[in-house]
Parts: sequence; C-alpha cells; structure tokens
Amino acid sequence: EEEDKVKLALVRFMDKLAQGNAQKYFNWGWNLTSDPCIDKWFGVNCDKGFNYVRRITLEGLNLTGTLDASSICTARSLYSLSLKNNNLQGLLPEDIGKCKSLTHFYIKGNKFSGDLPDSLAGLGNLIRLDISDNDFSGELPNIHKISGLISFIAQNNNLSGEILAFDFSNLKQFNISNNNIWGQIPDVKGRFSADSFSGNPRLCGPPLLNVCPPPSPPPSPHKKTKKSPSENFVVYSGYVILGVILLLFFTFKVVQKYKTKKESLAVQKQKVAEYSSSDKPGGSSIEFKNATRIGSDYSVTSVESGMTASTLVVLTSPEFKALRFEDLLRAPAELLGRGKHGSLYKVILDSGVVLAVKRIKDWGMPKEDFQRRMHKIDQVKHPLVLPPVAFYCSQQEKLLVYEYQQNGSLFKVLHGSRNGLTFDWGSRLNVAASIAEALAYMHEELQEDGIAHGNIKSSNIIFDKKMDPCISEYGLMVVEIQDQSILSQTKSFKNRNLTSHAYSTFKVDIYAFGVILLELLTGKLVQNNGFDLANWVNSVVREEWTVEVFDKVLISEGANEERMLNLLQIALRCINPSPNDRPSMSEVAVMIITLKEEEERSITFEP
Ligand SMILES: Nc1ncnc2c1ncn2[C@@H]1O[C@H](COP(=O)(O)OP(=O)(O)OP(=O)(O)O)[C@@H](O)[C@H]1O
Repeated sequence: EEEDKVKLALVRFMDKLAQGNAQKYFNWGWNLTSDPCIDKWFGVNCDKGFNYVRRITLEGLNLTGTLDASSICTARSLYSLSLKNNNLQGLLPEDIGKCKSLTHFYIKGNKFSGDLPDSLAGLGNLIRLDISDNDFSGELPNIHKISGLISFIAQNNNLSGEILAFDFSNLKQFNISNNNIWGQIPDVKGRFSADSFSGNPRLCGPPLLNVCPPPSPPPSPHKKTKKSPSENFVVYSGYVILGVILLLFFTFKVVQKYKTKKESLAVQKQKVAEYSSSDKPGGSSIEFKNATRIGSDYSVTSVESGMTASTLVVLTSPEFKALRFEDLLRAPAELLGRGKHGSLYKVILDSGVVLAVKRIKDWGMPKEDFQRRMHKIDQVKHPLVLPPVAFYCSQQEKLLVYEYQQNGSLFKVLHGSRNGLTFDWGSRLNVAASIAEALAYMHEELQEDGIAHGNIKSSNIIFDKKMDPCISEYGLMVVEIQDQSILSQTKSFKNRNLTSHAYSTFKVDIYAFGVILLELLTGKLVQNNGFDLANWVNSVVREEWTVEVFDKVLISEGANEERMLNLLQIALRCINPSPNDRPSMSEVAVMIITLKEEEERSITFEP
C-alpha cells in the first residue's frame, strides 16, 4: 500500500515537473503500471533490496514545470534529489521541509524565484545544498543551524539581507557570490577566499578587500524628540492598566496557592493514616512504619503519588546494609534530570553519604519480574557496571538507588563545556574498549535470562571516583521493540532458551553501543534539531567523504586516521539496519581491544 502511495506521488511529481508532457516521462518509464525500482524508471535509484527510492537524478533534461514538493516528499526514504540545469520555475515550496531524509539537494541552474522557504533550514540531515544560478530573492535560509552541512552553494541569485553567523569550520564548500547580501563576514578561518563572497556590494571584511565601516554610535540622548502631552498620556495610562492587571494576577495566584496547600495537606494526612493502618509484608526486607517524618519536597511528592506500605530491598553492598526507606524520604533531594523514563534525584543522607535515586514512570514490567531482575543483576558483578544499591517497588512507585558519582557522564565530557581540556583519541579509545568489555560480560552472563541494558547511551556512561567509565542503569528498561520487522528478522535465532524478543533486545544494545562509538568519533550530538547522527554518518560514508565525519579535535590532535577508520567500521557494523548482521558484543569488544593494543604499541615504539 505504501509502495502504491509512493508510486502515485512520484508520477504526480513528474507530471508537474514535465508540465503535462506525458509522452516524455512515459518513455522514461514513469507510469503507474510499472515499479520505479524493479522496472528502473529513468533517473530513479533504489536501495539494494529494491524496496525504497533513495535517489532521483533528473539533470539537464529541459524540464520546464514546477517542483511539487508535497508529492516528492511522500517518498520518505529519498536522500538525494538533483534537478540541476533544467528550466524549472516558480517557488521552492514550503513542503520541501517534509523531505526529512534529504541529505543532498541540488536545484542549480533553473528559473526558481521568490523567497526561500523557512522549512529549508528544518532539513536537519542536509549535507550538500546547491541553489545557485536561479532567481531566488529574500533572505538566506537559516542553514547555519544544520550542523552536518558541508557544502552550501547559492551564487548568482538575488538573495538579500544580512549575512548569517555561519560556522565556517564545519563547511567545506561555500559560495554566496553575486547576490545582495550585506554586513560583516564572520571569521572564515582561512578556509574561503574572496571568490565565495564577491559581487555583493554591501558585504565587507576579510577575505574581501573592502573594510567595514565603524559601527554607528548609539543615538545621543539630546536628540530625543519630546513627546506631545497626548502621547505621554497614552503611555502613562498603559502603565497604569498593566499595573492593575499584574496586581489582580498576583492576588489570584496567592488565593489559589492557599487553597491547593490546604487540599494537599488533607491528602497527605489521609495517606499517612492509610499507611499506618495497612499490613506490612514480611521477609528479609526492611519495613517502614513512621511515614510522618517525611519532610523534604521529594518525599512529599512521593507521598502524594500514593507511596503506601511497601519495602525497600537493600541488595548486597555491605556499606548500605543499614539503609532504610525513611532515610531516603527524610533526606534532602535535588532533581538532577528528568529523562524519558523518569527522574533522577541526588539524595544526601544524614550520614553524609550521597546517593542517586531513580524514580521510574510508566513501567510495563510486573513487580515480581522486576524484583527477580534486580537480584539477578546484583549477582552478576562487573567493576565497570554500577550496581544498584537498593530498590523499592510498589504498585505506584519504582525507585532505584545507586551510589552518586560526582565525575559526570560521557555525554557531559563530549558535549559539555570542556574548559580547555581535550578528550583525546587515546582516552576515547579507552572508554570504547572498557565499555565494550563490560557490556560484553553482562550480555554473556545475562543472556539466558534475556536481560540486556535496554537504554545504553552516553548519559548512562558515568565516570567513577577513579575516572573509570561505568555503565549505569543496566537492565532498568524493558526495550519496546516497535518495529515488528526486527522481531520477524530475528526469529531464525537458534538458541532455544532465548525468545526472539530477548534476542532482539541484545541487538538493540549493540546498535546503541555503535551510536556511542559514533559520538566518540564525531563529537556530535546523536539527535539535534532533526539531525540524526547515524543517518548523517551513513550518508557521508556513502559519498566517500569519510574523513569528514571525524571530530575536528581528533584531526588536529593528529590521531591515527587508520585506527579511527577501523573504529568507524566497527561502529557501522553495530548500527547495521539488519539486527542479524550486527556482531555480538563479545566480537565488538575483541575488535576494539585489538585496536587499543595497536594504539598503545604505536605510542611505545614512537621515537
Ligand atoms: N549514579 C549517578 N551519579 C551521578 N550522576 C548520575 C548517576 N546516574 C545518572 N546520572 C546523571 O544524571 C543525569 C540524569 O539522569 P537520568 O538517568 O534521569 O537521565 P537520562 O539518562 O538522560 O534519561 P533516561 O535514563 O530516563 O532515558 C544524567 O546526566 C546522568 O548522566
């Protein structure tokens, strides 16, 4: 059905492009009775599996119609569209923003006119954009927000407006010559010459020779024209009205706050009463009777959300034997973050011990399964996997207690402010090898129980006291495998003890680990304003611009390119769309450790 929809949309797109010249495109095979991929329509390229249209190239064919973006963007897997050197006219429609997968877009040498649509800047996966030799007017699109863009060519148009704050260190090709753009050119970092900017009379600063005029002084206060009495009256009465509105608003808020406080006090009292009257379950777990001592913000919310009789299960860490639920409730808590799966609090106990308490929402797992899972994870210990210290599990609330680690996460080290410190290639390779080894160990030990990590990402890799990277939150999340095709692809798995779902969750971890490798190699965020790191890397590699993916910091450090490419290859195998073709975590670990050893040898033997 989807294929038919795409086929219809493609024919419609061609109809507008060739302006009703049906004969022309009929000869090219573009008709509803055939298949664009199997029957190889002229200019259409599909993926190897022949399922998806990936590229459309219709260059120099004297097409004189318009671009029907809403039709062409129905082909959601389209990554490259080239309509260079035709005679296409009209606007570039706003709907082009729907072509979310587009990485390469070329419309050079046509007669497109009017303003460029704002949606162009929303194409977060774009790598190359060529709109040169048209009649576009209006301002430049905000393409400086597209973090993966390597090439922007827009010369010979009528574009105007002030030059944007381009970050030229990300761009390999850039040309806005022969337009009407004005203002001071940002620092081109020696990468572009005057040719990229010439022919814009009001553009100034290097690399152009014309010097920018000094900034005009702020208007002098003496020159202020006096307002007439009637103007003054209008302004002052505006202030009075605003004042009255603000006063009314605050009075309303105060009354409302007083009311909710009274109500929540009543709820608390009722919950505490329920709590003390209920029976507590027995067993080795610690029980809590005195809930009235609850004082901090965090504990109040816990009570409000219905935390009644249940138990805190303290796992095997000897230092925490004496930990009690009431210690947690009494302690001051600071919200560290609110993720997709819940919130994380930093809790400081009376004893001075600092804990990280994860409060989980929307949990699909039955209580008993969760308890079994936590005990299992506790038994399988690895020095680089942060063990849960304790957990609490009632119908309404799930809490997990870890030791607080003060040295931040891999996410922070990669994307936070680096304070002048560089996260060098050797350290990155070390983190990759350590995490791969720890994850491989956990996968092997927990394979029969089907417990994968479920949510591995750079914010879940945290540095401990010794600055060793540790995996946190192992096994907390039950992976939802939405894509049924993944499940069906993995049905052929031989291990009788493992369901296809459990097998798939391990493969999901391997994909996620591959994404962490990409983050280490590129220094880029995984998702950013529509940008998708895995897609971006795949397309750059496909275009054979591979070296462009690496973090500039690594290049300037002189990191070994061959080993970076090797690690990239491992990452690409991990993010293979077909789960069966991804290596196992043990294979990944062996490959990365070998690379790390090579790196260490090379350093030892360097003169
Ligand atoms: N034990 C810990 N000690 C110190 N900081 C931690 C600890 N565990 C996690 N963090 C940090 O606290 C922040 C919030 O963590 P949290 O797990 O709530 O968010 P998340 O991982 O982004 O989202 P989610 O896990 O819900 O998908 C993250 O930056 C994480 O690195």
